[in-house]
Amino acid sequence: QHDPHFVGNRTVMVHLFEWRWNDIAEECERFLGPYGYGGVQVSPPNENIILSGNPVNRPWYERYQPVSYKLETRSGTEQEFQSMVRRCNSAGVRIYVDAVINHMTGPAGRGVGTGGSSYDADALSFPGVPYSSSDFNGRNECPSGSGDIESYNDAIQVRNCRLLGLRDLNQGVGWVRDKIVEFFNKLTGYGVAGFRVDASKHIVDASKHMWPGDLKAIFDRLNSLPTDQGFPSGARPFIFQEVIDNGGEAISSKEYIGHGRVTEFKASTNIGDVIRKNNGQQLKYVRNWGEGWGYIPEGTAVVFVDNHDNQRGHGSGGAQVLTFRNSRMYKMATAFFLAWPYGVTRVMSSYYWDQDFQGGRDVNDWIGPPHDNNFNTLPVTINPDMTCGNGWMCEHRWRQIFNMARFRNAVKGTSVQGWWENESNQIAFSRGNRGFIAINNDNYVLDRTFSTGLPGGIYCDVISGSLSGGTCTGKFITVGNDGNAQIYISNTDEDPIIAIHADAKL
Ligand SMILES: O=C(NCCCOc1c(-c2ccc(O)c(O)c2)oc2cc(O)cc(O)c2c1=O)[C@@H]1CCCN1C(=O)/C=C/c1ccc(O)c(O)c1
Ligand SMILES: [Ca+2]
Repeated sequence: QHDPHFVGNRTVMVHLFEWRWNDIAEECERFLGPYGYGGVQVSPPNENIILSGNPVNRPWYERYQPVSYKLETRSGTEQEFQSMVRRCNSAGVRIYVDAVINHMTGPAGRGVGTGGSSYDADALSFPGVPYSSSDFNGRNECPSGSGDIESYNDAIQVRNCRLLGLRDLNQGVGWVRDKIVEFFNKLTGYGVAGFRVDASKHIVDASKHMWPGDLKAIFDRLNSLPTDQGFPSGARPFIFQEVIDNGGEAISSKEYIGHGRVTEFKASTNIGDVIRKNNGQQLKYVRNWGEGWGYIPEGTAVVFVDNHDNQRGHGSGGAQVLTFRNSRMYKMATAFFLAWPYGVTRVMSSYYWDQDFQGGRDVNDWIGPPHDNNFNTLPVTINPDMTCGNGWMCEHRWRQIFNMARFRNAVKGTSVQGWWENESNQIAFSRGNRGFIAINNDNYVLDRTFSTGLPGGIYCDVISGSLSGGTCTGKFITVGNDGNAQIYISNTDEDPIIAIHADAKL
């Protein structure tokens, strides 16, 4: 269902991509809890293949090739996972598991997974679950010649054939449903609040080609969340389904919004074009952002500026997607996403890798997380200035981003009011009487008096600084008793944004 079960007025999820369980637990207690984040999306916790190759060695996507549902991966052991969930819930931060249930591995042939389970994909043998040939889609279900997805315009192929050769589970088989339900119920038993269902576009009830019946059959069998970790009684697991739909394919994300939220990829690709001013896009056009742009209904969406796949410039997004590498534009896009009342917002937290563009594509887009010589994932170290070391980007720790998460918390439940735009790339709006933001993406100054909608007083601009120790470490914004404020944003500012809200008022 559609509720993330955030604690209190928290509103923002962080994808701690490839982090280790122990590091996530620490981050919940030392940062995410105290700074007001609502939840963490973790990498797939179930056993996956070990893809050692040359040059592609231990790529990030090996975690999207399951071997079993044992909770043993490079992120840690089952015990460490259990401890992380409990510690994060205690800190007021929910955990959402990235669930890869469309497929097992495939091209890897045979080997041993990260939890020591053997497998033989050619023989459709996964004894670690166990799954065997009757649990997979084959000639009867998949109409393509090769058995792989050959056309994304054929809905039956997209769901019943192999994605890149990955052995395609048949979620219509009782045993498969039983094992997935068992896997999900074990995780919610530990306190997990919900699931990101990977590759949902590729999952459907093989016998009925209507709304994915199998997913509903599986979700309906899930236990309610346990009341001993702060969930209300009868709380249903939060579900958000990854459906990469940029339009133009046989399958649309609307098919999936019935029993869970859905990732709205159009928002990610569109905001990149808007901030970059591609194809005549202008910031003023976001005045009707959301369903006005053809997106799925507000209450059914999960939105993000970039994700683990499209930040690599392929798969589900092109070169227009903004990432940590374009930090000024990235902060503008993130500030808008967190200020605008559309969808549940997710902040990406990445690791660094050296890009190497050849023939217009990054040949290093496979590189996995920071690691030691034995490919153990490196711990997250925290520098005195709050940034992360060891190659972790920690976008969620950037002041402009965590302060906007707090902005979103402060304005929760209010609507957009007092919209203002100039003739191109300067906008401003209020959120009820709780918040106000102005963004200047033109190449000249924004300097005018706005009716902010806020009560009179002195507010801290939460982009240039924070409210800390009873004062503003950045700009001070004075709002008169008439609600008016003089807003000046130079187009050469480090961050051409002013954002003020009720929880950052002197
Ligand atoms: O060139 C690649 N893939 C071919 C393009 C298809 O991309 C994939 C998509 C995909 C892309 C666009 C679509 O419109 C779509 O319906 C599906 O979803 C996946 C989901 C998985 O769990 C595992 C995968 O290997 C894939 C995948 O290969 C490289 C090499 C193998 C993994 N991979 C990748 O590029 C891996 C990508 C990947 C992995 C996990 C994800 O959750 C994801 O969204 C993408
Ligand atoms: Ca499938």
